[in-house]
Amino acid sequence: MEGKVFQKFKVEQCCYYLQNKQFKTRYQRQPNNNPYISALLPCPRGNLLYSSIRAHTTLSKYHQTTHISKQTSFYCNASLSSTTVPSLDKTDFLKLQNGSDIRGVAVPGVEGEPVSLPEPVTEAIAAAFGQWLLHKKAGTRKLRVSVGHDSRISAPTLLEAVSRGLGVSGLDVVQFGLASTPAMFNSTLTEDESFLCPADGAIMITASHLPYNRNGFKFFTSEGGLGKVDIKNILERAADIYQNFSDENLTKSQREVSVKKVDYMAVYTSGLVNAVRKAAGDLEKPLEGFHIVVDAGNGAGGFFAAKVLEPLGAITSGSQFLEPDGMFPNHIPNPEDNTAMQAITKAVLDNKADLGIIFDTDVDRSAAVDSSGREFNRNRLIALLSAIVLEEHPGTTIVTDSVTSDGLTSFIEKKLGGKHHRFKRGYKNVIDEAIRLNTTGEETHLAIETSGHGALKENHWLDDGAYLMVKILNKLASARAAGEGSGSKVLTDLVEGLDEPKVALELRLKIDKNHSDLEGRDFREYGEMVLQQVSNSIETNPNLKRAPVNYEGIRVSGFGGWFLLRLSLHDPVLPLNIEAQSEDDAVQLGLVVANAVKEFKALDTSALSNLTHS
Ligand SMILES: O=P(O)(O)OC[C@H]1O[C@H](O)[C@H](O)[C@@H](O)[C@@H]1O
Repeated sequence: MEGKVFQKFKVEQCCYYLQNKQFKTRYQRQPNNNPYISALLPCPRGNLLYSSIRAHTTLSKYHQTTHISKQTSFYCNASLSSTTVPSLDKTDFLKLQNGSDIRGVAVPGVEGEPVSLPEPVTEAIAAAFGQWLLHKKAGTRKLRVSVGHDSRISAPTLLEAVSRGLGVSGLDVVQFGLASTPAMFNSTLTEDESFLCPADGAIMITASHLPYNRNGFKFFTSEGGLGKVDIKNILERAADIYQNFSDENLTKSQREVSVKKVDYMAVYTSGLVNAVRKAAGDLEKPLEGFHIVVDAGNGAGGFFAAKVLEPLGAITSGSQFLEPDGMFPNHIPNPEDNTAMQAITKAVLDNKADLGIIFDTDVDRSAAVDSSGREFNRNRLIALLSAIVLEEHPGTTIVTDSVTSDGLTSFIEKKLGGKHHRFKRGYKNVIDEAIRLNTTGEETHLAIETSGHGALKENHWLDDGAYLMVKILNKLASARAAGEGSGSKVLTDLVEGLDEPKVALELRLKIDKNHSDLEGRDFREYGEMVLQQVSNSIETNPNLKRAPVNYEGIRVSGFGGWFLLRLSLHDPVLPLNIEAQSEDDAVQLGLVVANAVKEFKALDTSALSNLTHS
């Protein structure tokens, strides 16, 4: 395979850092009556001008060619609307942090959701990542960063802004076009100069399953995804860069910046294909005769049908929503969403398929459905992957997030002979914990969340929904080769014995950040007070038992089930998970929490009231 170099251009041709005049030309306020204008950034104290994003921008299709394609003036596309860019300070930038991601509103038009990720902010963030990378990897060679995006309508505009920002920091830019998040990380590990790999850093433009108007960034180096501390550092740098769009930047940007395009998804998908072939003893078409339907939810995962399953011999007719469409007209691409799971289940049953596979928008999460329409998501997906991994690595530890069921623990430990390490919520937390356990001598090969995020040691701890499905495909193919039957029954049999609760629910109790009951406290501090109160209240209740080992919030067993109350990773919310063997037991557990938190006036307990009064 060959990488293709597209075009070199001068940043100075169109970069707004160059001079105010030029900047203003590009970001000129235009007389318009654009309905979106009122939804733009809220504080018009501004000193700069910027263009807003077109609501319907055409995206390239997921099937890229390897031919050179000319890009004319791609840094200078005209905008439909523009307005004043406000003065933004560090606090505004830090608000864009969402755990180890950056997320904001990129498309105007949704009431109450002003744009927080306009082009100049994006450019500053990309320039800051460039600075951060240079600081980390200082050397003689010019550094290069790969950039990909999902199917969101704001992707083309943000791609341009990201490329400009990186260019200004003096880095080479390699654009992959429509890509998956795991492919971006993978590009920092691939050794193939013809595809301009390894990249020194990678940026994925995505907001995962969030609505069409959002977007954001995930950053990678060969060491993995950047963590919270680095993201904060990058946002602080971005705020400084943003304040400092000055002559100094202008001089710096006068150099030639190299932007190239390669079809990296061809490398990534051939890696997936080869992994299945290898596991099947180098059979060319190990999935021949299997009928597998894919639902990409109009995100970036459509490639999986044509570029992975079909070369392996599978029939993919009946696959749906493979075309990228950033308005997500069919359902939210999210394996945790009921409507999405119903859609893939229906496709499996309608097509009498052996298996259904569904991805989130940027393909770092996935789930499956067996031929009878039974879902492999949440605890069942973890159980299935645990069974596969424990066959390969008997006794190994499986690291999961905190909301996994007690039934899963019994299944992993009693049925499969492994060890379940129930850790915290958050895919990065789970992966980092698995890596840490290995360094302490506790062998672990799988880190997986109920959300459908999962990573394997054998795959460089890459958080990859597509690779999780590869493991399932390997099992299908090897079972048939070993005469253990065809179809997905082998998968269904692997999770037999998993004890599943009759009732499983998650209530998300909001904290009103502006409520006087906070008395000036941060919502996290307030949330901790709520948790402490619940903790105190259970001490005297003989029906309840605190989980002996627990890494976040408070997890309590009782009434034949359990509850976990914890602080959300990102939002002013206390998610409450309850699992029980009957509705009455779920209500009893709900009442324990309801009684303990009733003094906390800033906590919205209406969902809890609905449960306990039902
Ligand atoms: O704490 P919560 O609000 O439930 O959110 C937790 C979730 O946040 C993000 O979506 C992360 O990608 C997930 O890995 C994590 O599980």
